[in-house]
Amino acid sequence: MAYSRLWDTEKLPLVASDDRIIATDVIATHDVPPFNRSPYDGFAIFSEDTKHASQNNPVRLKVVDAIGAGHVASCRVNSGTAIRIMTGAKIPDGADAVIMLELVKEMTDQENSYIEIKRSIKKDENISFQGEDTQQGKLLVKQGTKITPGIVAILATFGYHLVSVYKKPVVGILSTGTELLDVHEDLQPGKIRNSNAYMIAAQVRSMGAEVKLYQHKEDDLDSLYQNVKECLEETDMVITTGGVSVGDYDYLPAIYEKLEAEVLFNKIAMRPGSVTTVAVHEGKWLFGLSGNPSACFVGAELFVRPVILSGMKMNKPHCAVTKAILASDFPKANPFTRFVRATLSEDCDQKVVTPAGLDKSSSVSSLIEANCLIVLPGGTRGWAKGSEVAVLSWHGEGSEWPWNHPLFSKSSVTKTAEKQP
Ligand SMILES: Nc1nc2c(c(=O)[nH]1)N[C@H]1C(S)=C(S)[C@@H](COP(=O)(O)OP(=O)(O)OC[C@H]3O[C@@H](n4cnc5c(N)ncnc54)[C@H](O)[C@@H]3O)O[C@H]1N2
Ligand code: MOO
Ligand SMILES: [Mg+2]
Repeated sequence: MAYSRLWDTEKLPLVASDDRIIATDVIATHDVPPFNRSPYDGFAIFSEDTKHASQNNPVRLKVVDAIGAGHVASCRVNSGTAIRIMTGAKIPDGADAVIMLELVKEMTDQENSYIEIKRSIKKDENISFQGEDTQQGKLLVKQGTKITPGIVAILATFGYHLVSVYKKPVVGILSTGTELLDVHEDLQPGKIRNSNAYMIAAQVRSMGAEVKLYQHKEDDLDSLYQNVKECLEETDMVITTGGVSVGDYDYLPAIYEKLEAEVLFNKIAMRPGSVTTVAVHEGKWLFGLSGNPSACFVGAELFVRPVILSGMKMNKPHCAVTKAILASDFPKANPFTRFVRATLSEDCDQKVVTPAGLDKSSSVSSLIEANCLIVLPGGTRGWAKGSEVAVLSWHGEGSEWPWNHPLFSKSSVTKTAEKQP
């Protein structure tokens, strides 16, 4: 996309790299394991020696060395000899099999140790072969992957004491509204506490960004303009909340104009969040999210998430999309596509989704239980319980591009699914 931007990278010590997004491909620089090794505590032998071994015909081998993991044998295993070997130790030259300690009888005379074996052992039995886990040159982890504990193990295996990861972009968050109080303040007539800023901060942190929270501001064009400019200078992208609609004190549209920002869209046919505005100013993204808490939440998941994640080359930067069965009627008509906060659960192996709380864009309580958004295509007349619907979830793996899902289009709506008038 023309406006996409990759975040900078930084090198972090391996121990501090988990949960970050790796900025380089990881290719196996050597075989794993790097040498043939013993998977058991036992004896490295020459299998041919045991060809005729049985209960009645035990084979006796002279033990000529003993090695633990980390050591290499000082001599070969020749026919008639064995080397005591512990799990993880390199198979000595000449040996082609290992027999476990429990399967041999050990004995000594004045000078030597011996083992007795009462079964035949096949060539290659009990050997972990060089490269059986992974081979040199194989692409193991692609850039843009989140570093999990398993990937940490891979990085350590290949000697990455420093790991190149994407820097967390710093997201400036500025709430606007003369009615806003800080969290610690007591309610006053006509005022409410600023919940959006903290909610957005939590959302973008979970997307892998860092947050710079700005003190909320009164609706005043000149000072807000200065605040937004400052915010842009100090951060990698800016999210404002409130002040984007058509009200007397909704100054964000005028601020974009004054900044000469390129407004990509300033209304979108969706509910909630129809006022959402996205602009770019000198290569930095500006998200004008609605002041209404649920609209603000949805705007961040739909529009901010892919920008943060694709800046780290993640190949599934959007919310994950799945199908579920609607657990209750949703009688509201949808002139525009509607994103309903909802709870997704499993019932007898079937995904079931239930709208959560008050379905108004001003609602904050509906966000308590919401773990997904039901997507109801625009131009439909409400939905009946039992309908199959598409669901977007910000948990888990994400998706590459959810918007081509068949359930997102009105044509997918069946007569039975749509609520009859
Ligand atoms: N005549 C019209 N009025 C409105 C329209 C419209 O098209 N024509 N759109 C409505 C829709 S839809 C929405 S959504 C809101 C969007 O309003 P703004 O984004 O301009 O936000 P504000 O006016 O500043 O506030 C709206 C609402 O949200 C509360 N709010 C604001 N900031 C916060 C915050 N940080 N934490 C918690 N709550 C916040 C604010 O008090 C208002 O109640 O406009 C409709 N109006
Ligand atoms: O723009 Mo809204 O649709 O109430 O959030
Ligand atoms: Mg407004």
